[in-house]
Amino acid sequence: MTSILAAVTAFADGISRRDLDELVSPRAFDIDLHYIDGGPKTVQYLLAVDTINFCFWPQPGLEYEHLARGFKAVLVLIWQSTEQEALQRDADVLSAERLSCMTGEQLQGLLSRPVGSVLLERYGGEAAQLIAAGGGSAVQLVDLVVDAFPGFRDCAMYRGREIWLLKRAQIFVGDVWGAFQGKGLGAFHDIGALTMFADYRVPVVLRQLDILQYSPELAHKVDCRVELPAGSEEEVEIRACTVWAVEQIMIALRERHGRAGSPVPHSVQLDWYLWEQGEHQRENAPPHHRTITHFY
Ligand SMILES: Nc1nc2c(c(CN[C@H]3C=C[C@H](O)[C@@H]3O)cn2[C@@H]2O[C@H](COP(=O)(O)O)[C@@H](O)[C@H]2O)c(=O)[nH]1
Repeated sequence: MTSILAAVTAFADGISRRDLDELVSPRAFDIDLHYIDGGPKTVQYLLAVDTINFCFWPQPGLEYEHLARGFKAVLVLIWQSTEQEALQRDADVLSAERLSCMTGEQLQGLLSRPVGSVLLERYGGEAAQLIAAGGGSAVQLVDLVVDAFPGFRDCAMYRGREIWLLKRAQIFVGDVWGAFQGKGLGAFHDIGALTMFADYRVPVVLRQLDILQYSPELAHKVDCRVELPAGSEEEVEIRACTVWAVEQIMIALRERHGRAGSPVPHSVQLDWYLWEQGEHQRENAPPHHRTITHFY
């Protein structure tokens, strides 16, 4: 078994200049998949998507892209449709009022309070005002999202300590940054402070790279698709080690490329790169860990 440091080094050495340019390019965010109109509707869309951006695997064949594309299709029909009747029919489908009475079981149960009612109470019903309240800080915006929406409070107790992984709160901010390419509503001076998004795909990629190494017992459970309870030590260890591993890769990339003055990605961009790798190699990859949760 390769040492973890050797695996991190090998991965960082294997990232070509071309890969790096791709990693730091605005194209790293999949704009074709998402509703992107350069204005506040994009933020409303991303908040709605990232409110239910979790746990697709129990429904065979369902994936993130179906959620993103599905919401986008509805919005294009309603918000950008040329059919006047479509606009009259439901022009405010993602408005705060509608979100506040959205009865979707996942959404309603998840947050214990509808997303829309908090948006209405605190931000005039506009996700763009939530962004503005962050004052250009990604970290401050994550805190506001966590404070406003209980379902985003991705935290577990591990041996008596609170472990805040905040996957959906951070991915919402990362998605806004990516959708606006770091400008306008997506301008955050501290985007580099966000961690990777601790989901169930990236651990598979890191395990295949020998950067994540499971004990024989854990490997057996994951490979046999045994469910790991939400908040269990094994689940928290996989997620926390995934965050740590990506930070080790970032250190190695900065050592190799930072000094030469070449642009080095943020953890968010390295996350997208690793996640896309996981999407592309899903068919022949080992199983991901299986936890029923609304956090990722
Ligand atoms: N770490 C990480 N996890 C991510 C994403 C995304 C999509 N982000 C978009 C934003 C920019 C990119 O261009 C992507 O298009 C979804 N997920 C998570 O994956 C899981 C779904 O997987 P599957 O069952 O295969 O569809 C689920 O937990 C979901 O929350 C990401 O970027 N990073």
